[in-house]
Amino acid sequence: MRHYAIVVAGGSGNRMGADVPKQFLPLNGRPLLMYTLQAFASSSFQPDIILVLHPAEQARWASLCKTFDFRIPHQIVQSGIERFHSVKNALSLITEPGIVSVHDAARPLVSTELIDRCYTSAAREGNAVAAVQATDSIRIAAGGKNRATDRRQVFLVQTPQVFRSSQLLPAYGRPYNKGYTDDASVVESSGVEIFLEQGERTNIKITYPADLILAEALLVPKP
Ligand SMILES: Nc1ccn([C@@H]2O[C@H](COP(=O)(O)OP(=O)(O)OP(=O)(O)O)[C@@H](O)[C@H]2O)c(=O)n1
Ligand SMILES: C[C@](O)(CO)[C@H](O)COP(=O)(O)O
Repeated sequence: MRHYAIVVAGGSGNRMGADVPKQFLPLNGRPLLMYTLQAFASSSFQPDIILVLHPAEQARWASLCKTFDFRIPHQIVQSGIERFHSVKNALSLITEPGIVSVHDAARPLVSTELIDRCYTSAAREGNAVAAVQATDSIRIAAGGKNRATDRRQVFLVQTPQVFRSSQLLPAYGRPYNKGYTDDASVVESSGVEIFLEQGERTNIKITYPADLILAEALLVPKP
């Protein structure tokens, strides 16, 4: 069975507010996108890596690869207007049936162990989506008010989100809607049940400047 890894890096990083999109920012001196790709390259499933980039950022990426002597093989595909369109563009490179992982470039701390667990579960269950349970108390807004709800019923969804191509490809044939914030929401809307895989609390999404500080702290090797 063929394995693929789509790494979406086509966003502009508005919430980070940096001069360059956040996926190119350094983590301990190395662009964070390189950590993300390295995690997939180390997978025992040896996936074909498809990297989604904005056309205006491809020269920057080529130059960074040269500077850092980054040689992990990958195919590059053009991003789209929303994350949904970026994933859809990458799916055009999937020509053989297999298991497809979609992962945010902005989650560089993902472990290869989690990636492999998601590939294994997706082969068995049809899909596997990394998620962790909420640790804060949860309140739901409704009708201008809010009420407490049972946090054991709430999962915070991460990536990797891994699917058999027979689930992912037809789901992405549907027209875009604003509720599609991730791949699980797209596939679910095609009538498929989602299997949650235990995620990792360290698998944070780099979104705001404070996340970079946290990620660098988490990267420090433990004695
Ligand atoms: N059109 C888009 C939008 C997002 N992404 C990618 O999807 C992941 C999750 O998106 P997010 O964290 O929201 O990144 P940005 O869109 O870059 O951030 P912001 O919303 O702050 O602008 C990121 O790796 C981002 O590069 C993408 O490939 N194509
Ligand atoms: C895909 C995702 O990371 C799962 O938590 C998340 O939905 C991306 O959200 P964003 O608003 O595009 O950062």
